[in-house]
Amino acid sequence: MTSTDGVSIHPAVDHGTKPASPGFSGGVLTCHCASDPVKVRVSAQTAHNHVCGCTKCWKPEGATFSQIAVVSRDAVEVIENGDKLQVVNADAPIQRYACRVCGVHMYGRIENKDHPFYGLDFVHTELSPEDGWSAPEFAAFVSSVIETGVDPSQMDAIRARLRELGLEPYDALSPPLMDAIATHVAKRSGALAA
Ligand SMILES: N[C@@H](CCC(=O)N[C@@H](CSCO)C(=O)NCC(=O)O)C(=O)O
Ligand SMILES: [Zn+2]
Ligand SMILES: [Zn+2]
Repeated sequence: MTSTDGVSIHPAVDHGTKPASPGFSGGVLTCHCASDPVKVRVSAQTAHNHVCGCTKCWKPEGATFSQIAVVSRDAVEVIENGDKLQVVNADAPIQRYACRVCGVHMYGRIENKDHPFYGLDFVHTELSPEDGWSAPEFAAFVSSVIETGVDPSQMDAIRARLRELGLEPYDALSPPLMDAIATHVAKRSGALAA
């Protein structure tokens, strides 16, 4: 049996995930700057929260995975120190707005109207002090942690720990999200009726 002792995923899930609160309607995300932090109001509950092992999503210091969820772009508003924000990579499908001082990603936005997730922004709910956000449901892009420098010999223990936490590991997104992407593509190509 694989030992999961000492396997750290992300501080928000390492001691178990917190459940969503019924009726929860959002909060304020704050970057890590000690002075003049960037603040972003998210005025709705998030969905599809997950941990992500990809190289693109922001991870807190020492974490192997990021924790990331989506919310309608209409519910995301920069309310303080937005002049500190810069886009990490303008060519990426998700344009991640990061604080140029502390490096924390405040939100990720899709500008391509043909993208399956157009209309949704990506946010890290751990940047808010409020409890009640949607709980992480699965682990995405798990094999990608190797691209961030994790020793491949650790993968059995990492996947075992994710399962212990109730976060089923996938090497892409979860099956429902992959199905949603494929459906979107099939409708655009005409393989399925729009
Ligand atoms: N192996 C690559 C995978 C990167 C990747 O495809 N990431 C996904 C998920 S991020 C949120 O779950 C994605 O949609 N990326 C688009 C983007 O980053 O703009 C790696 O690890 O880099
Ligand atoms: Zn900052
Ligand atoms: Zn990611």
